[in-house]
Amino acid sequence: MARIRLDHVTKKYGSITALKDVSIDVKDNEFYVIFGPAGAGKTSVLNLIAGISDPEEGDILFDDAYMNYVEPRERDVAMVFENYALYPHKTVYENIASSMRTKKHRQPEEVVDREVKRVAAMMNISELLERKPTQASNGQRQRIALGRALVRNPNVFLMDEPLAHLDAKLRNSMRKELKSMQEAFHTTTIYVTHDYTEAMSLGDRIAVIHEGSICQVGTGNEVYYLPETEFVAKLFGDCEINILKGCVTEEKGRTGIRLPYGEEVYPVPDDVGERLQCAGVKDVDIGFRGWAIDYSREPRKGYVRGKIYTHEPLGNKVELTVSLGDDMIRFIVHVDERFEIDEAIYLHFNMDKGIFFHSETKEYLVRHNEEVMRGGGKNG
Ligand SMILES: Nc1ncnc2c1ncn2[C@@H]1O[C@H](COP(=O)(O)OP(=O)(O)OP(=O)(O)O)[C@@H](O)[C@H]1O
Repeated sequence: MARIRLDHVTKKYGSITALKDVSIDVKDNEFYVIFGPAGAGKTSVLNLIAGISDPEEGDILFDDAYMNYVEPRERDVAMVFENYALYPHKTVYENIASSMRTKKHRQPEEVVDREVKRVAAMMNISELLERKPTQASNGQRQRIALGRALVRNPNVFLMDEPLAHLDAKLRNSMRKELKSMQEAFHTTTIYVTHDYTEAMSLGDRIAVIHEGSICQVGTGNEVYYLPETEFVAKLFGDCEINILKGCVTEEKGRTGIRLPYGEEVYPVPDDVGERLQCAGVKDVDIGFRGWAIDYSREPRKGYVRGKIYTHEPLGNKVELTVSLGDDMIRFIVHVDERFEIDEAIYLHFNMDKGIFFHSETKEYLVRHNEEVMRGGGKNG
């Protein structure tokens, strides 16, 4: 158990700067997800914490102890990778027991036996203990690897995309197991993924990383409903958030938005209007998630006419792409809805559900009911 901190850390590989002035503060017992696209620097963070590599600048702290240049074996971290690195010639029992038979972590054999059996029962692999890892399925092998890490009771678990190899169904059930396992074991866990659903469902908090810098740290609700930048907004969601160009208008003391598809002025809620006026911006980018767009097959007041560009069936739902002016708008409709390419469709953008960004800096400005969102509620 430990609080884990990176304080203004820079990591370079030759001329490549993999991490730039990165600070993170992971609370004791927290399930902390590091999320970002390929090459963002996620694994580099884990390697620094594990002691596999050292930073050029900045400090690594476990509780209040400085860990820079402390040998990996002295840090007492347990790593679980995407490839499970089990010993193929040893039984599952011996694999799990191996982490309690090392020089540093050696336990009496009766403790080893008790712990292996306890963890195996918890991970639902008791019946596999006498088998070799090759006689187990992918999902079972993953649980064996986790079990081996668990018996150690380390300072921190470091998990690098541990579910990436599993099929979708198993990934789902392993996600649930991982979360309940962490709750049961009370161990700080730092978990790397590039899968946003995994990040949202597992993380107490999520650190979004891009090109070696942390863009935002927050709960799943915060990064989804209150993204600090358009970049973060685009990383989360079933289909990528739609970003529309809007022009702020002011008429008879009411703030509104004009979209580039006609003369209609869409009123904005008072809290949004006040913030836009305070910021003194004329042009905004407005993010609409797919579920925040209403549509009609008939013309309606306040709806703008678009044309179906593509419809992509995704099992129990369909992703529609609608061409509207110069934009392509994506959203999800029910699988029973049938559309023809080029068919007319009418869209409505409810400003209560838009996320407003500065058109130049692409930074977050405001959204309706911000405080409710911050508190974890979903209200549009
Ligand atoms: N040993 C190395 N030598 C040179 N460059 C490296 C080395 N390891 C990583 N890098 C570079 O550092 C950057 C960050 O890499 P890192 O593996 O931390 O990213 P990541 O977010 O884990 O990526 P992925 O999701 O693809 O595994 C990348 O540009 C990568 O090419």
